[in-house]
Amino acid sequence: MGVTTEFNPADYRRLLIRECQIEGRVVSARYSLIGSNGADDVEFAETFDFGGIDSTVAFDPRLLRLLALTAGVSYYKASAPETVSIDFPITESEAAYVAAVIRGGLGEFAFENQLPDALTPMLDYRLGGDVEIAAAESAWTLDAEPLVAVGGGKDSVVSIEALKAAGRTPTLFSVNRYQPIEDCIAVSGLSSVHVLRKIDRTLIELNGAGAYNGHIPVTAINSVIALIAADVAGLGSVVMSNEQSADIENLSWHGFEINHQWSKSREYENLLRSMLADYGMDPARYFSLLRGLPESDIADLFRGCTAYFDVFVSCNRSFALDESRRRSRWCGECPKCLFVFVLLAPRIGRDRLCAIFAQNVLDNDQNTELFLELAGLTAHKPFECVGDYSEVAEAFVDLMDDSEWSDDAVVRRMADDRTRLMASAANRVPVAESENIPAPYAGVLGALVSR
Ligand SMILES: CC(=O)N[C@H]1[C@@H](OP(=O)(O)OP(=O)(O)OC[C@H]2O[C@@H](n3ccc(=O)[nH]c3=O)[C@H](O)[C@@H]2O)O[C@H](CO)[C@@H](O)[C@@H]1O[C@H](C)C(=O)N[C@@H](C)C(=O)N[C@@H](CCC(=O)O)C(=O)O
Ligand SMILES: Nc1ncnc2c1ncn2[C@@H]1O[C@H](COP(=O)(O)OP(=O)(O)OP(=O)(O)O)[C@@H](O)[C@H]1O
Repeated sequence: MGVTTEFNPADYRRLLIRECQIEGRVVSARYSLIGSNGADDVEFAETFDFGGIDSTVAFDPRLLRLLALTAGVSYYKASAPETVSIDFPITESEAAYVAAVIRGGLGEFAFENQLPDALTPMLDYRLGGDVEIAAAESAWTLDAEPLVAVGGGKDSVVSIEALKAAGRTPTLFSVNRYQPIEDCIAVSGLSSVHVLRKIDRTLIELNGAGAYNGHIPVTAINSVIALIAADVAGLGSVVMSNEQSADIENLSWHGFEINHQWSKSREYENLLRSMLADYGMDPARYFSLLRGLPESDIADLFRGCTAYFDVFVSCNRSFALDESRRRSRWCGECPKCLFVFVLLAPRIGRDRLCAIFAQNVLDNDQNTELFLELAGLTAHKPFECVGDYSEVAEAFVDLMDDSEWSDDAVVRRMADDRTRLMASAANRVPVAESENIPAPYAGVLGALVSR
């Protein structure tokens, strides 16, 4: 199928996930939407270029299978077909993994498109992947220095600085290259590796021609890419910076918990770790250092990372695939910008924060509605990477009592709801245990606190 002007999802009722192809250091994950009613099949190839990693180590076939199974969500969502067929033999655990990634990771997509059945397609597969699993064991060791995923925002900065404070020398990692990520890496002074991921252009064309579109669990895809990168680079654990607040769902719908951040959640972390265990690999290959921390506690740690203040960007609009649509700094209007601003306001002071954002979003009445949502006073939590209502409430209660901020338009409006906000703040999520952090990393966050 070439450039298309019309795409009817009803004509594509089966997605075929094919085996990855390898050419040099470029891996292609291949998918087909099978046409019916006279429609031609649509073929896709998504590429992952590992050429930036100085290694000739062969790709692990188990991780490549996991990559093909995970990245398929982007193509599945184009028509949300009844059936997903897998063209190579897999294990029962891999089949359960695919079902869970679709059910958990496409919740927001299904809700926005009102497609509840999209969360439970039929899986058509044949068993047999175990043979390959038994064959391969690798030289992976927990003692090797870790690979730290960098997203350009405050969370990965906290992990980087904590690991440095604990005397580790991690290699930093990103999928594709974005200015805030490059800048954070430069400030860290550490070395880095990058994998270039290209989603198939046909998918973008289909979006304009009638395909279903919406959010996909991008952190799941980045995580599997990171596991492959660490494996071929001879590194240890993949360290993520997924926080406790990522476990909090946005809403319930048709019996499903809908969570924008599902692939950052403990549920996905445990799912991926159990896949590694099923592959005969050490689950300690993957964990999040910040798993037990709510966003507010991460912000407490980030306030000391002053060297990054002028370069970090958490706003998702800086990470669009299409460079012409990319914002270079904070947009100052999306939920994530507003959330990060209010969280940092009581912690790093007005002048510094307004300089970072090039504006004061708390003195702009147009932001009031969104702040009310973020504080849980209206609607549901926005579909963005934002923390719990109680954390926003706590920050506003602090700001109301702080003469530096109390006169700002949004803070004044919030003062009308002071009693409700105080009640919400009193229920702030406490720091939790994070049982997945391997023993050698147990004291790492403490090293940053006492620095
Ligand atoms: C940058 C961003 O926020 N993108 C979301 C946005 O897409 P948009 O069209 O504005 O820009 P692109 O990201 O460039 O995507 C172009 C189209 O390609 C599709 N697509 C993209 C990546 C992919 O892996 N598969 C794809 O099919 C995409 O659907 C577009 O049609 O809106 C989209 C629709 O809601 C979102 O899907 C885009 O989200 C990206 C996948 C993305 O990278 N988002 C992260 C910034 C993000 O949301 N991270 C979460 C982490 C949660 C998780 O579970 O992973 C967070 O910060 O909470
Ligand atoms: N392009 C990317 N390449 C590799 N890892 C990424 C990329 N984008 C995000 N991540 C990782 O995914 C996880 C979730 O990203 P998230 O955006 O929440 O974190 P962040 O950018 O570090 O901080 P913030 O929450 O302030 O944006 C983090 O571990 C982050 O490092």
